[in-house]
Amino acid sequence: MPTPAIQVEHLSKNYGPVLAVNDVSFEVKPGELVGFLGPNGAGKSTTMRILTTFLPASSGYARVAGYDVMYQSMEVRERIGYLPESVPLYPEMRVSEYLSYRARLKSVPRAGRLARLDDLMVRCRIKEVRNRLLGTLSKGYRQRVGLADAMLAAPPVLILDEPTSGLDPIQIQQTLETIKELGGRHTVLLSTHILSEVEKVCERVIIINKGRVKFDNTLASINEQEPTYEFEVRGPAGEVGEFLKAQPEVVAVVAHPVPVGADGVAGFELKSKGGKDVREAMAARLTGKGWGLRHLGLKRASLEDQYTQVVLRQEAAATPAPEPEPTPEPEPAAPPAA
Ligand SMILES: Nc1ncnc2c1ncn2[C@@H]1O[C@H](COP(=O)(O)OP(=O)(O)OP(=O)(O)O)[C@@H](O)[C@H]1O
Repeated sequence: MPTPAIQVEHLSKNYGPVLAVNDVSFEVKPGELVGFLGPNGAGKSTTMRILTTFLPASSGYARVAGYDVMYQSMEVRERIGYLPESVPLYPEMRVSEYLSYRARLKSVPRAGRLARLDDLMVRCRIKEVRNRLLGTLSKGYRQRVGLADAMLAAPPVLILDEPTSGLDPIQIQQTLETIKELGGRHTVLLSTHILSEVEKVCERVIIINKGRVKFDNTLASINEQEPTYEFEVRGPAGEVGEFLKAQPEVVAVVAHPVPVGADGVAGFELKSKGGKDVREAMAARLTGKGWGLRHLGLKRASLEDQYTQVVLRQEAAATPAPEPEPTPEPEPAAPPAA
C-alpha cells in the first residue's frame, strides 16, 4: 500500500481552555482531492496549521508523505505547499520579484526557474499584475499570488485554506479549474465554506464540527444514499399523512413545504423500505382515495443535505430543551360586589 500523503491520528489541539481539535483522525491517499468542511470555528485552520508545521499539536500525530510534522518538520515543509487563510505578503515587493525570491527560498532549481514562474503566473492568472507592488493588490489577486507561491516547488501535497475567499465569481471558477488540474499528480486538502466548490473539484469530503470529524466519505457515497420521495397532495393534510404512514413500503413521512398560494395542498417527504421506488404505487393509491396529486418527485441526497444534517444534528444535541412555559397562576377571584 502506498504511504498516505496525509495521515492524522488522534490529533488534538488546545488553545488554553478551548479544545479546537478533538481527537481527529483521517488519511488522504496520494493524488486525492479532498474537501475539508465545517462551520466557523470547527477547527479546519488549526488542523491545517498543524499539518503545515506552523503549530504544534497538543496530542496525537500527523504525517505528511510519511514524515512526522513535529519531529521532521523540514522534510514536511519540502513536500508541502500551503495557502493560508490570509496570505502574508511583503507589501513593498513586486509580484514577480516576490515569487522569484520565494522560488530561491524553496530551492526551485535555477535552470528552468523563470519558465516555472512564467507558467505559474499564467495558471494562477496573475501575469497582468506581475510588475505591481503586492501592497496595492486586491484581495483576489493576493490570494492568487499565494496560490502560485504554494505551487512553486511543485510540492506533492497542497493544503489550501479557503483559496477562493475574496475572489469574484469568474476568478472563483478559474481558481477551481486550476486546483482541479492538480488532482492525480498532487494531493490537495481544500477548506472552504462554499459547498458547490467542493462538488466541482473534490472526490471526497471530510466534515468537521466542534473539533471532531463528523463525516468522511466520497461525494458519490452521498449521492448513492437512499432517495427521498416527494408528494404534494390536494386533500386533508392530517388524513393524507396518516394514510401514507400506514403504507407497508413506507418507513418515514415528514411534512414538506408546498409553494405559496397552493391552498388545500399538503406536502410530504417519505422514505421507503430499502429506498424502493414507490412513486407509481403511491400515486395510484392516493388518487384512488379521491385526492389530487399535484407533484411527485425523487430527491437524491446532496452535499448540502449531508452538511446540514451533520452540523444541525450536533447543534440540536447541544441546545438544551426549552424550559416548559410556566403555568399561569389562576386569576384571583373577583371580590364579591359590595
Ligand atoms: N490563536 C488562538 N487562540 C485561541 N483560540 C483560538 C486560536 N485560533 C483558533 N482558536 C479557536 O479555536 C477554534 C477553532 O478555530 P479554527 O480557526 O481552527 O476554525 P476554522 O474551522 O478554521 O474556522 P473558520 O471557518 O472561521 O476559519 C475556534 O473556537 C477558535 O476561536
